[in-house]
Amino acid sequence: MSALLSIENLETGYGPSQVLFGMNMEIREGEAATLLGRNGMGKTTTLRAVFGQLPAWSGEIRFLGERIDGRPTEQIAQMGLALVPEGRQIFPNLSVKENLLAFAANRSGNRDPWTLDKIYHLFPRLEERAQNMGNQLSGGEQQMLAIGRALMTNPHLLILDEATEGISPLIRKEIWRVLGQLKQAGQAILVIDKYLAELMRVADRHAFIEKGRSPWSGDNAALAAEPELWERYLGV
Ligand SMILES: Nc1ncnc2c1ncn2[C@@H]1O[C@H](COP(=O)(O)OP(=O)(O)OP(=O)(O)O)[C@@H](O)[C@H]1O
Repeated sequence: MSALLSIENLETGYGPSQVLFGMNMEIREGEAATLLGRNGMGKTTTLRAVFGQLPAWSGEIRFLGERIDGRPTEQIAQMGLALVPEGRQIFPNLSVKENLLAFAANRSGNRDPWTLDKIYHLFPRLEERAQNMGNQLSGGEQQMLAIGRALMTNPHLLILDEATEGISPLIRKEIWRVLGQLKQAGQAILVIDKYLAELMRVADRHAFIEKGRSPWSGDNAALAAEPELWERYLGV
């Protein structure tokens, strides 16, 4: 399988403060991957660089084989990279349905593209809430909407930052179910979250990030075989 997204020797930061010191990672087509690390290690910063929200100081970021570092965010999104950001950023004054329709596009040339009905089938709660405004939703409902909205772009790669942060256990379960279902259907996913057991159920491959570098990456079996890694890099 070819690399969908690859990050090589990425260095970046904020003003004078360097956060990434040669970050490497790769996600292949059809694969679900994780980026694991304690707070403040550079996960969100890595995503900001991937989405062109932060300039790469050095290194390379490739998506679908093309260099994307230095490109504007909008162009990167148009190529079929979708982010469910920390904080969700849904439109508060649009209804659930309008939020979903505002993003409809077929950026990956999907032969069987996502529709409103399919999103409602995936998350029945969103259909019940279809006419509610974004700001009337619970955090968990907003997260379902943010995922649905990202899917409406038919992305090659779906990226979730803090996928289930601050969400009730019931809806968290629902989100893991959906991510598992999407992965089964061949959707490439990169997920950041702190629930290791759920991540290991959903994802095939994992990378740790520690102080802006990636000291380890490997598959589920390798991660399961080395619980000392969990303690070293996650403190669990
Ligand atoms: N806008 C910013 N300006 C300056 N420093 C920042 C900014 N955003 C993050 N940082 C710093 O960059 C470092 C990495 O933060 P980042 O958000 O990438 O971590 P993270 O691994 O995603 O952790 P978290 O789970 O806490 O978000 C931290 O030291 C943080 O304080």
